[in-house]
Amino acid sequence: MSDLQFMELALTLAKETVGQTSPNPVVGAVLVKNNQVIGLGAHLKAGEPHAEVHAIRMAGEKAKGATLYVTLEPCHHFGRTPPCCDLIIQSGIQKVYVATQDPNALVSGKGIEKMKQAGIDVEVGLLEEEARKLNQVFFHFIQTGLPYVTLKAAVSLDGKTATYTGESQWITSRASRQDVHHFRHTHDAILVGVNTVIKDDPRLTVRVSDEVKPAVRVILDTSLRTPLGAKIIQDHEAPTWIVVGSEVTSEWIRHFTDLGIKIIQMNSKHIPIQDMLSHLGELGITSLFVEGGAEVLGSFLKERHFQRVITYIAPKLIGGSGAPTSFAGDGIANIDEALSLEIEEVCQIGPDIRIVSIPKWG
Ligand SMILES: Nc1c(/N=C/[C@H](O)[C@H](O)[C@H](O)COP(=O)(O)O)[nH]c(=O)[nH]c1=O
Ligand SMILES: Nc1c(N[C@@H]2O[C@H](COP(=O)(O)O)[C@@H](O)[C@H]2O)[nH]c(=O)[nH]c1=O
Ligand SMILES: [Zn+2]
Repeated sequence: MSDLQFMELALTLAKETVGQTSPNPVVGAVLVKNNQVIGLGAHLKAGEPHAEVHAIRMAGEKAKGATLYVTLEPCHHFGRTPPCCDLIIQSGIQKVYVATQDPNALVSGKGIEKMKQAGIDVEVGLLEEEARKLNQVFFHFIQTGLPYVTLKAAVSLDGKTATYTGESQWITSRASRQDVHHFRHTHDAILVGVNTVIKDDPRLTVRVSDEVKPAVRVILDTSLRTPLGAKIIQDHEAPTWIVVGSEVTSEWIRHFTDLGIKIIQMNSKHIPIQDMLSHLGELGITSLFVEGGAEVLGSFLKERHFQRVITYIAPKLIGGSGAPTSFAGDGIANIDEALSLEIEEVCQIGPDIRIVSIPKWG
């Protein structure tokens, strides 16, 4: 196998753990000697051993003189686990391929420097693009302190999210709605507006398999109009946090906190998206999946605070000038103010198509 193939194997190992390691990055490591794989590993859960540790433990003595392929710069600081670069140096590994440096300014380049000083031959950049994309959430969060935001919309061929009477279930197929759960699984929190809670009474749980870590359910609700009987209040299937404006009284808030609901109160009447995101970042939310409704999506668009858009389009025509569309709010006057995005992927899901697009900022 070539260097490229060994790094591809390391990336594959990392790819399979997306959604499990938050708030840590996903990392894969492959240890090779005489063209034989003698150890491999992935970081499985924050607080557990790092990818390199698993690979080196598997190789044992054979690690001496071996070559390591790792998708992220080995850490050199004491977090919840001892520094990987010290272990790499002690194990006698003589060459290390690092796909990409750690974006964390505190550590970036230091692990590489330490290994070089110990006489290890270090090469950085093999499959760098793929490695950075794999950790786009982690890199964004580390560099901004704000959660990586994915907006999700599900529309008919004519762009409607419901009929003019408000009926919307279902526009997209069961296969597409199941696919949404995969995206929920790879985010730390799911956000909807209070109108969606009132209209759909959603569960907002991650229904991919029973043992996944439940995503936090975040409701934007300026005046705290969430019905106390709503599933997200009563079902205790996942944490529920409600973001409210400064005018909500503390006695009204107590009705919810008494039920175990976390209330995040802004110090402004309304909820500025950026302030709300930095609150969530401080609370350890590194990625946020925004499922609507239209007013909420409209405000994320207006404030330009998102990194990716997932759009499901069902081959159905609904019609009706009064039927709602996916992004509401004031909108723009001139077409050249429209936000341009880059289509990253188009694929068919059952009868529907799914488009993943990335905004072209700046
Ligand atoms: N109406 C449609 C959607 N509608 C989404 C709703 O607004 C609400 O977020 C979900 O129904 C919540 O789901 P749950 O209770 O957690 O299973 N979303 C879709 O992808 N397709 C549609 O057709
Ligand atoms: N997951 C991972 C790394 N993650 C790095 O270490 C930090 C987490 O450290 P800790 O809290 O001790 O797990 C994380 O913020 C990131 O900078 N590094 C690595 O060498 N290999 C790994 O597999
Ligand atoms: Zn490490």
